[in-house]
Amino acid sequence: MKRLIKNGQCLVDGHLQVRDLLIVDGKIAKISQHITAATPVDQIVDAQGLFMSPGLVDLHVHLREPGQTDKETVKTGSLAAAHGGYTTIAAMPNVIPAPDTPERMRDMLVLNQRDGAVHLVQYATITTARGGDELVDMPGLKDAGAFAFSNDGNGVQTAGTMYQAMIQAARLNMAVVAHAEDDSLTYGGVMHEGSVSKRLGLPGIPSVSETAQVARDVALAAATGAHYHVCHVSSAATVQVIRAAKAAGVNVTCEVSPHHLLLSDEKITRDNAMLKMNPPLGSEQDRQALIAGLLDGTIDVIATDHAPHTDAEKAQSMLKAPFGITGSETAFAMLYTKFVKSGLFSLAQLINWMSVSPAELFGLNAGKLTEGQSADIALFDLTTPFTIHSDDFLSKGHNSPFIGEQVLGKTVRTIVSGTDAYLSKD
Ligand SMILES: NC(=O)N[C@@H](CC(=O)O)C(=O)O
Ligand SMILES: [Zn+2]
Ligand SMILES: [Zn+2]
Repeated sequence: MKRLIKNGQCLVDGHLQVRDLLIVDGKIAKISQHITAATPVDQIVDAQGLFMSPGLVDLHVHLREPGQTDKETVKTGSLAAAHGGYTTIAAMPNVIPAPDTPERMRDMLVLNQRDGAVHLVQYATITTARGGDELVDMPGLKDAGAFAFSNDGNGVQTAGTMYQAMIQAARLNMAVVAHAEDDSLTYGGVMHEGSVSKRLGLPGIPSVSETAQVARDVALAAATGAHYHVCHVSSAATVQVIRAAKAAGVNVTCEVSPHHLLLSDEKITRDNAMLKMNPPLGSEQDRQALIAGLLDGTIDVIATDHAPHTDAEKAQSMLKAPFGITGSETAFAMLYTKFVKSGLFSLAQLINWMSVSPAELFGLNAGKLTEGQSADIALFDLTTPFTIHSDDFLSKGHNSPFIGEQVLGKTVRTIVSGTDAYLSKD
């Protein structure tokens, strides 16, 4: 199978340049200014005027299968990712049952392989059923094919448990990917604790619940040498702890979500749970610190934390609805429109945070358009405005605060191993 993509706009040394790209048997066979097919190709894709990007890489998605297939499935979640331009995603293990044994991991990988529309890697848990202090069989889970270890959805509450997990992870050369949240500091809150939570009369979550656990874990990473990756960093103080740890040479990396970069708690009202997620949206000062953290290299990647819930669940108030919003299908367009068009980020920086850097940090074979590489490619239209409609979502979740936004950066086509995983209707 041969496909030739003609006249795409590629990032070359940070600038857009027109390129042709030849795909043979799922791999990039050639990329250059002008390719004339010597032997006939099966298909020519016209990418005139489109941005041709390495497929995006999302280190943090929730696919809900097995256990909560009313919210999402491997199929719908991975199609949603493809719709967002993602070609590689990492699935969190807060499914039921959780992949916390080698056998369950193997079952999970069979399901992912069968139904995944994009390349899919799978987190194992750190502890049994993501709770308590019983460590999983980390070597067994690595052998079974785990991508890394995470208890996402909850923090690891006991320092000694995290310490033992990191000792083993370091030995196995695997990352510990942490949702940092000290349960003794959250007080049953539903949003960031601050002036807005006080004005709304909603119980607040002090941001120190995140920062304190990251500070603890940075010390444990320093002591063990493990690769410690912090999920969805949300506060200025946490950014500062990670900045200092990096300066001290600790093997720490971290991610920020699109929503924490785009929104702050000032937009929250009591009756709209589309702004309810964990960690909660911080203050405007937190948001500015996250942007500064990306720009100075403290924050390494942008990951969506795509967290679908049913319409009925999210129709409830801030007090009652579950935490989490979707992100796969809106991330690129929202970030491109709000940050690249405004001149705050360059397109090359955005692609670095959404594709190049996550692939590099976790040794994924992705994030570049080079000869010999798997043909994982996203074509985006950067010039035609469109409105985000929930009808267009392929996710089962419609819990996005970005519905109704006018944006640029529509995904036109997403190619995974040379084959279309998403193709726009218009
Ligand atoms: N982010 C969220 O608010 N929710 C996530 C869990 C998580 O990422 O911690 C979920 O699984 O729904
Ligand atoms: Zn989390
Ligand atoms: Zn998550």
